[in-house]
Amino acid sequence: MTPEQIVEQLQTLVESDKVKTDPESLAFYGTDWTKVYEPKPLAIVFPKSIEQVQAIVRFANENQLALVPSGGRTGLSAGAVAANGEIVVAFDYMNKVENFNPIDRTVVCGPGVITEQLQQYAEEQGLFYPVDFASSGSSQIAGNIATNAGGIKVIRYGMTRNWVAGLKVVTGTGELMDLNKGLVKNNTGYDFRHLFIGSEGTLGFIVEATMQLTRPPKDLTVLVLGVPEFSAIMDVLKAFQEKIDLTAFEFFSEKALTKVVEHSDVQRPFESRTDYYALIEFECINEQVADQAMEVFEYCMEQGWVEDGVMSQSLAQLESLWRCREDISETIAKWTPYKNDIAVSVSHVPAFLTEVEAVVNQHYPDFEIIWFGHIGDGNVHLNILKPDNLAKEAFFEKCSEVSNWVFEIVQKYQGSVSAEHGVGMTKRDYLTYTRSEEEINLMKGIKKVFDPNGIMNPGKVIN
Ligand SMILES: O=C(O)CC[C@@H](O)C(=O)O
Ligand SMILES: [Zn+2]
Repeated sequence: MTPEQIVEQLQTLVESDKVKTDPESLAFYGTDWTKVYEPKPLAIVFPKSIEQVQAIVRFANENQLALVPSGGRTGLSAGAVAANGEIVVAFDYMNKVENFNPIDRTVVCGPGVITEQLQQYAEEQGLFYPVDFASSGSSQIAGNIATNAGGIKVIRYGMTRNWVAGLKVVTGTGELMDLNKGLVKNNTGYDFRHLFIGSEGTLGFIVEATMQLTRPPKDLTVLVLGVPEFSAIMDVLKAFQEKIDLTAFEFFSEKALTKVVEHSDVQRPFESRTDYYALIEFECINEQVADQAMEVFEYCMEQGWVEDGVMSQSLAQLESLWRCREDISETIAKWTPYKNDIAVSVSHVPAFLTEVEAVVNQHYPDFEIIWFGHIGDGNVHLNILKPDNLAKEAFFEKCSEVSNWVFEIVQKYQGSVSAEHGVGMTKRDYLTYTRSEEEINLMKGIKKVFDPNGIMNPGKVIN
């Protein structure tokens, strides 16, 4: 079949103006935030119903055409990149939030529902959707589920997986499966829902999700503490966790904060500077909790773990303190950074970070390393800024060496080469550092069951 014939056929499966082949659409929908690969999709198709998705998949299956799902394309592992003439299936028009059930506290979402849209909907019902991250304004719910997105509240609420009560999926052969149907208890053998969560579109498309909501947090309060020695952050974490239920425990380095402050209207949390900062959030529901937080803060100061700190006194202050952390990724994007998202167990983070710094500094002393992340989960984001005098290609070549060193250290600590950003294409060839050969073979076997012709997001996660 020629590309023209494929496009003609697609136009019969969805509304004819819902197939796009203009260069702007191909470039826009063919890539994500990784920006490493050149987008080269054949066409972008926008289904409006589950039946249309099934028709597209059946057509692709019969003609051995590769499909790539497209959500908000905010991913950082190239899971939604179409660089090989694939057909991109974009879910922008399947974006309804409906069937709210106040007793079950569930709501049914189309795949293209924006995370923030779900958060706002929950708020209107007096409830809360707790998975949150800086890209909530553009990421879509099916993308979040397909990548099991994490974010800034995982320490309390877990990953996206915890909030999926039911899933409708279209498999690689076009079959529709209705998984778990919103049940809380359902011990009837293998839970396929969980196979699709985090499968990054390699088994099928998520076409509807029943999401669980919860009660909103009360009186959130944020503390930002200046921590001169990185390893003391772990002592601070332990001291707070012993006394208070936290909703977030994040960290960032002075280098990260400097960039944010210099390139935005964000204010420093306080005047004094330390090499690292911890951002701690909790529900300050009564005076007792506030007193306890102050006690732990003072204890950390006495121990010499913390040098300075501030506690939010208003919602506006809470939001501006959060921006010190949340604005980092977007702010440093202009330096075309090398990015890595890794996890080791919480207790191993200091040793891990020291080893990574040492190896990068030894080989490339002029590389500026920016650390930040969800340290309460053992999840750190390593970013290295491209020096001005180095071309992008040369920089990324050097950085592929860095990846090898970093992943060897990850393996030594039995960590994960992808904590929350998924595998996509950028981590695929490093999967063996975290998963055994047997596991990867089983993954391939599972893919064959759901996608026998290998049309669903080929080349992502596994080969
Ligand atoms: O840009 C990054 O490296 C991380 C992005 C995101 O996961 C965050 O936590 O801000
Ligand atoms: Zn993150």
